[in-house]
Amino acid sequence: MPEETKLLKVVAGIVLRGRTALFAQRPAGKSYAGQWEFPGGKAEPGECLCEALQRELMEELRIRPLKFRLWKAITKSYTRTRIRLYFYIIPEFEGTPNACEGQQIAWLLPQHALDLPLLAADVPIVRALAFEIERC
Ligand SMILES: Nc1nc2c([nH]c(=O)n2[C@@H]2O[C@H](COP(=O)(O)OP(=O)(O)OP(=O)(O)O)[C@@H](O)[C@H]2O)c(=O)[nH]1
Repeated sequence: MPEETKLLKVVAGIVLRGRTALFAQRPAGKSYAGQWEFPGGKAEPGECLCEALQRELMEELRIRPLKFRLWKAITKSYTRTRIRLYFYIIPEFEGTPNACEGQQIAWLLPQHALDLPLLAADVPIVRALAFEIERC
């Protein structure tokens, strides 16, 4: 890896309600605005992944995960950055999701979310989620 390549850690929360998951649309002004994703964001320096997950879900939705488990991790490479994305499944949470950043949010069956313009990295994750939810 070239020395200048940075590794950014990103957490994404797959918040479940029954057989649906909570999806969010990236608001205007952010990169990839208009595309859909799981709520989350970059871990801050010195922050562990769990802390980042809790902080992002509180900032974006005002919810607190009560149970969560790391489900999948993938790496995306750009010219000068690599992003390591950590997807957490959250079967229990406290609070009512509130779109605090002006983003649209929606509870969707994963197979219906595949009809939305999803972030490219999320497409295989959402496909796998449809199977995972059926298994539970
Ligand atoms: N939150 C989130 N980010 C994702 C997902 N999938 C995916 O490729 N990403 C990528 O991971 C990066 C997360 O950056 P972000 O802009 O959401 O992070 P952030 O909320 O900390 O943003 P900020 O830098 O504006 O404060 C983006 O490059 C985004 O495209 C996902 O499902 N959720």
